[in-house]
Amino acid sequence: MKENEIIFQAINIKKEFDVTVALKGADITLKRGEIRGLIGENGSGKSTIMSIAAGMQSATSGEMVYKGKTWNPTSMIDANLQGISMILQEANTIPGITVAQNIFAGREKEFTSHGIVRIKKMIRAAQALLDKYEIGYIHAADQIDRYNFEDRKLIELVRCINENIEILVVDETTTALSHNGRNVLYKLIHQLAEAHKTVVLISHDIDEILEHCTSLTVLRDGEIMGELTKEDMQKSDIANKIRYLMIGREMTGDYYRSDYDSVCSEVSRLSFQHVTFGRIKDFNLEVHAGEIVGIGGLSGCGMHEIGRAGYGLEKLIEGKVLCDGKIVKSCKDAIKYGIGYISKNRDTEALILNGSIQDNIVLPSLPDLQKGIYISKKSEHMLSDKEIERFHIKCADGNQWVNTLSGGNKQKVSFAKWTAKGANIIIMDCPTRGVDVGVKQFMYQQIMEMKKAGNAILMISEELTELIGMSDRLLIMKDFEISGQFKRSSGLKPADMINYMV
Ligand SMILES: Nc1ncnc2c1ncn2[C@@H]1O[C@H](COP(=O)(O)OP(=O)(O)OP(=O)(O)O)[C@@H](O)[C@H]1O
Repeated sequence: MKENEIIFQAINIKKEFDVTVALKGADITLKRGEIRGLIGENGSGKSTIMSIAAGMQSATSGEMVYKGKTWNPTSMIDANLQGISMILQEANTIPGITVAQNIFAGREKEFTSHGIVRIKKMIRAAQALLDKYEIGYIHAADQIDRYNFEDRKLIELVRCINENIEILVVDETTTALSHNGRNVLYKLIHQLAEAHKTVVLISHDIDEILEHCTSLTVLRDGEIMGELTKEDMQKSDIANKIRYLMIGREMTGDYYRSDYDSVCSEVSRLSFQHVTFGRIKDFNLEVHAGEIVGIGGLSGCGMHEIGRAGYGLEKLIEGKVLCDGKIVKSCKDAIKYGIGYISKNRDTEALILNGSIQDNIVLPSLPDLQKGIYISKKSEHMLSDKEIERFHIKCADGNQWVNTLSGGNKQKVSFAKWTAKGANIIIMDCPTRGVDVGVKQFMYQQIMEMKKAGNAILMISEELTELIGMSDRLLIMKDFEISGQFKRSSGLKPADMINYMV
């Protein structure tokens, strides 16, 4: 086994989905021991090419070679057993069974004797793996449903790594992970590379790619636009070059907001008063008209729960959430009072996957479009088309089902449904998860427009730079309560906040 030996090649891969051409003849060559970054705009074909390599779907045409032989895996399990595994963007664990059964899904034979699966043996083996990757707080015997999205991603990671592993593909996973989870992932990919295994890291985060990858492939619109070596990646101004290769033009204008003026109205639009539920005790917060309040913290600090409570999704034991003075008891109330909510759990809470883009975008706006008992199809169509164009949602048209969109384009739909509605209070939980830099910039500008229009915004995020870049006021949560508060200032740095988080 030699460093730099070619382990995998995809040659002239084309992939068509009816009218959508996802890959237009892409080539990719992977070597042993490299950590290859894969970057490109939303919908450029990153997940598609790697999912073909990992047995999730087949190409329309083209050829693949793995370890010197033609490669045509029949399924993801087949690919996994032969050494190519992929962690998908969305949760891919099987509900209703244990963590151990998830880790060894498809490998039950290894624990079977006389036709019976030796559950205890499987649990011991799974726990040994969890401990090895320093996530032993996850118990192999527990039902998987007990664990949150971040932990389930880590369980998937453990599942992907078996003794045959040769190539691990990590698809836009870090944004779904907590700080600790990211460190587990980074440590693991470096260990794999040191053991001459290959890692493909699909990411929109240029800093992350420059820090962890040893080479980079840039995709645009189904085509490879460039390949950079480690030396190329160390050159000055490389981040701009990567952006240029990705989007085909220079990015201009502000990325985050450029002002440090955190003036807002004194009128409270969204108010949490003595809110108590689950592990949250006596939580108080006012979000004013024209204010962006950011909440950050480590996973499990309670910030996501606060977002849910603001939208009426949590049953409070004490206290209340008020919107313009009216009590929000349910999400029905929240929508009625003009609150929008972008859930972090995109596929399970934010979107109807088996629905069209148009149905998803217009859903919260239906009462506004209603004339008597009638809702005109034309008005739905117009509203949805406007948002599709504004957000550059990559699709055939508004009738395309959301489950066929790329991850970032799904995220745009979940954002666009609230801009379509004109919600004047928006709770955003990880609003830019999985979107490319160009769209991020656009979303930040939209958030600023909302602020200028006097809307109240509660932005919950695991990206401290995003919170610092956009918030008028930034709260850090730890152990389900506010541990630190910061006012907008040009000198604020992520390092100022870490002590309040851990
Ligand atoms: N099952 C499908 N049916 C129709 N179109 C599809 C399907 N799967 C993917 N596509 C389309 O193929 C294109 C490439 O999607 P892909 O998921 O590979 O993009 P990506 O580069 O990974 O994007 P992102 O950064 O948003 O995750 C997109 O236009 C997407 O809508």
